[in-house]
Amino acid sequence: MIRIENLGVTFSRGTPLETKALRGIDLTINSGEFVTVIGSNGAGKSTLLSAVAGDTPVTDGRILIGERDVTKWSTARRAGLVARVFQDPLAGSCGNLSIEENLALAAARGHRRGLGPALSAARREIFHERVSELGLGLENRLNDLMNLLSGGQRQSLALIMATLSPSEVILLDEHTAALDPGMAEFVLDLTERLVAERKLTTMMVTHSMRQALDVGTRTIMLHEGRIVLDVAGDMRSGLTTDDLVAMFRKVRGQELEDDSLLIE
Ligand SMILES: Nc1ncnc2c1ncn2[C@@H]1O[C@H](COP(=O)(O)OP(=O)(O)OP(=O)(O)O)[C@@H](O)[C@H]1O
Repeated sequence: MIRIENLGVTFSRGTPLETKALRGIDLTINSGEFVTVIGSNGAGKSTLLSAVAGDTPVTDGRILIGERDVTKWSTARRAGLVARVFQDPLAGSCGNLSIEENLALAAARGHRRGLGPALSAARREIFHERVSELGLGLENRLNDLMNLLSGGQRQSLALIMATLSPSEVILLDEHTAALDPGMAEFVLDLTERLVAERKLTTMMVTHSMRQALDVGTRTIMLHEGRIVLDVAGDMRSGLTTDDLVAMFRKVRGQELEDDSLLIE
């Protein structure tokens, strides 16, 4: 469970560049719930995920994961609870390390442990098994350098890496945006399967209205640092992408210049 209470994040406070990226966010996400997060550019989506991950210090309010108040915990301390996958396939792994070494680092997330013990024979077997689940043949390439792989292969591995160590929360920041449509669909299916199997509490930022409604169990829309829509259940299943675009227009108080961004 994630409980966010009165969360505020202000960048460059007290300067002419002051930006209130999040303003009084109250949000409870139950265990196993899968929330898609939408909103126009600069709405605060990435800041919200960064605040939960511990990468962005909060100005006001608190964040609880399970019953633990993690507001003042460092990113490293939260690593045993929170996994994150970024938009850039290069961001979540080391290109000049092998697939296996990257998996070993991921397995050690949240533990004080080096690469040595992480690469035991038993672990190698687990890595082989988990990578085989992808059906991409990468289990036969565990010694290949990560930077030899395509974006889609890297994002698929990033999801395996994010779920190697037990965690409660997974944060997905437009993790399919840089992929071609076929690979994006593959990675989304994999995401849903892993989230369901591991009962992860999930937040997924997307610019695709289609994805926002098709994937997950609940959708929130941010605008200027506030939650302006929060739908689940029948209300959500009754929504169309056109409804969401209409809501965007309403909160922005203007016509969107380019709807294609939202309904890809
Ligand atoms: N490190 C930072 N320093 C200063 N301002 C920042 C920083 N990070 C984000 N901001 C500002 O905070 C606001 C929210 O940014 P954020 O990246 O969370 O939006 P977003 O909804 O993820 O947007 P996008 O869809 O464009 O990625 C924006 O005005 C942005 O310029």
